[in-house]
Amino acid sequence: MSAPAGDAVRVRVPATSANLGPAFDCAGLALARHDVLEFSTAAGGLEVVMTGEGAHSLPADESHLVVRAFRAACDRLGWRPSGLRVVAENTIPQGRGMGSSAAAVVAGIVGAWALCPDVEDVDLDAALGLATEMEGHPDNVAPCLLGGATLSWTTPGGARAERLAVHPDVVPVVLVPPGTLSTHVARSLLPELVPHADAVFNASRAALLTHALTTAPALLLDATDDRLHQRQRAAAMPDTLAVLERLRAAGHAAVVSGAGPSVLVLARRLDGEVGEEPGAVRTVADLTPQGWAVLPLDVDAGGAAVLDRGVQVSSR
Ligand SMILES: Nc1ncnc2c1ncn2[C@@H]1O[C@H](COP(=O)(O)OP(=O)(O)OP(=O)(O)O)[C@@H](O)[C@H]1O
Ligand SMILES: N[C@@H](CCO)C(=O)O
Repeated sequence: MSAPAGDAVRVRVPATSANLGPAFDCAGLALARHDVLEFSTAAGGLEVVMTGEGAHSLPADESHLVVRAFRAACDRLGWRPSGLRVVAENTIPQGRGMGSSAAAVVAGIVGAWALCPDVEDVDLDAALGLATEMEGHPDNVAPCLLGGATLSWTTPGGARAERLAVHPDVVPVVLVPPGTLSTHVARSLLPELVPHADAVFNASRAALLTHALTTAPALLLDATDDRLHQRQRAAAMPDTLAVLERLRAAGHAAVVSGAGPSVLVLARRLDGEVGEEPGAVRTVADLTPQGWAVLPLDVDAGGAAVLDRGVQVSSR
């Protein structure tokens, strides 16, 4: 297979917040903040052009995560373009717990599928499987690919995911501190074994989370409690844990977003409340330290999309 030089596709991928408290490595939520990437074939070589987040710190060669994912997907498809140009407009903060690496991986995979000649649609199951292999766990890549809230799990046959319909009263707010924390470092802080009572605690909260998120948002404070990973990582992000505890003591369903250091609050629109900014968002902002960004973000319902072909990727 070959594609003429100059063929191009534009791909948009959402930020995601993983874990949602107790559902470590399995629940995630897509958020309306996006990276947009254009992939085009060229006569030869590799060119990577970036603006926005990471433009001055990320590599612009074969080690770039988007390029690595694109190449891995091409290998699965049995295709390699003679040359490749990638133009990335990045708005997802990196190393902050907002799924930037998952977005980069999904963008590369979807870009390869969309650009590959003679391939009609993105194979979502194959894309989820490959993205999970690259990311190491499915909880960010699933909502990034499918949109909305997802539950994901792994089987001997590969990763699987299902979407949940998020209750319309749920208003996600991400609080982003100035510093970063790599997922790799955050994962190294987790103990190998956990007490049985803590496992039971998290199982009950993770089960409740699906009900609270879809049907009964008033239960979100209880449903987002965790004993498996947040406090265990406190030494790497003490300010995050302090903000989280302050918000939870005030009744807000606050969790560490992904591996941190951002905080995700699943705020609620109260009965009869209308308008752009629910009161809970203002209260959350008042409890947030200076220097942190307060980002009320809609749920991204669609997930990864190929923009210039007008095809919604997550259409299953
Ligand atoms: N848009 C991007 N393009 C290329 N590489 C990226 C991009 N975004 C992130 N990365 C790579 O991923 C790293 C950040 O990944 P990491 O898993 O530590 O954090 P995160 O994905 O932002 O947070 P989390 O996984 O907790 O949600 C960056 O340092 C960079 O190497
Ligand atoms: N479940 C992952 C999400 C971050 O990639 C973690 O908390 O380590």
